[in-house]
Amino acid sequence: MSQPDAVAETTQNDDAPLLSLENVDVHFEKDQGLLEFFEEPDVVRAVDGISFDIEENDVLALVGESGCGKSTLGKTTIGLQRPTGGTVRYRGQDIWAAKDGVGEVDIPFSEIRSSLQIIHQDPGSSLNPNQRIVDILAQPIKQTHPSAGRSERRERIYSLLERVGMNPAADFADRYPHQLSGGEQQRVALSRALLMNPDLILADEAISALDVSLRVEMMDLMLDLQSEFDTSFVFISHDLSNARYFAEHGDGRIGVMYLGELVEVGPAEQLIEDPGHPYTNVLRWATPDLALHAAGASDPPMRKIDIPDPVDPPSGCRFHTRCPEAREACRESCPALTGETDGHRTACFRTQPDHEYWDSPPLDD
Ligand SMILES: Nc1ncnc2c1ncn2[C@@H]1O[C@H](COP(=O)(O)OP(=O)(O)OP(=O)(O)O)[C@@H](O)[C@H]1O
Repeated sequence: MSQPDAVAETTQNDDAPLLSLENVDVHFEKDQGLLEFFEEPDVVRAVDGISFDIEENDVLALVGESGCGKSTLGKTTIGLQRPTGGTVRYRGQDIWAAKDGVGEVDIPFSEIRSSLQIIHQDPGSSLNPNQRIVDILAQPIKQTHPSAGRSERRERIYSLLERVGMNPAADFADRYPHQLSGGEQQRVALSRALLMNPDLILADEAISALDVSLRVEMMDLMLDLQSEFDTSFVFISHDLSNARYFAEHGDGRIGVMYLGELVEVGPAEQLIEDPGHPYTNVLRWATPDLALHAAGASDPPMRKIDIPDPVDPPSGCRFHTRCPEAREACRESCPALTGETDGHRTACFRTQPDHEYWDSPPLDD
């Protein structure tokens, strides 16, 4: 895609990944009402000690059950949520140092924010109900190509609307968001994000509200546009089969989150076929599309169903209270993500043949 014609000259670190998260925490203080005058606030550890890199044209699908921290991690990755610990870098530039103007800022925060876009589960709420589609889509063009005149803007908008399947564009351009279906609204939201020339789009449950029949179509569209527009994607889903489809077709990775931590990350096919973490196995079991029930038991491969409280997560490996393979060592210490640096990595002692886990007694509670 053509480059914006009004972007400030900046010094970029060409060797640095597009985005790099190092030991990132996001801890929220829970609203306690009047109790806050008497008690220390409860802290939700939404994201805890997460590190990964995202390269150009990369795909990372984040999966995990509701409340495990996927959205918070996604928003932190694109500079919408400030971490309470660790660093998030865009092309080597600490995003929050740029925001605060601390130290030497090579890339201004405004440039970082416009390079990292988001599409939400409910596009209707992010599109201005009082603007026609053509006016909604004119905004990003005015920002990235301020010299473009009205007819050039309209031409770009029409060609993109047709590219995302809204054909003929003239039938859609003058409508208001409420006059579109959910799928059409999501296509407009995707077009608006693409018009910002983004390096990365965070698709936060972007297909969850669509009819099942439209989900694959929307994922295919995002993936086609990914290569055309040279954009990376972080794709968030609570559904492992969607995460698998997106990561596999985008030649990317799946990251599995559990209670604020990344417990496994790896190439889609490998992670699904040969999961290293017992929790990934639970997700696999719970996903009928993956057709693994036939080979396994009808009960979930877990000791307990209850999800622990993120305010007071279990000691050691956070999954140990539910894990069918848990031993005493899992209660005592927390496994780090290990494996090939840019390959398949798992946070479970069972992937380490020499670990003391193997000599420790099974948990009996
Ligand atoms: N602004 C906030 N203030 C306090 N707690 C928050 C805030 N945002 C998120 N949380 C809490 O952080 C945890 C992680 O939330 P998050 O929305 O990131 O999870 P998720 O995996 O995306 O869940 P879902 O799939 O249900 O959206 C949850 O316990 C949530 O209640």
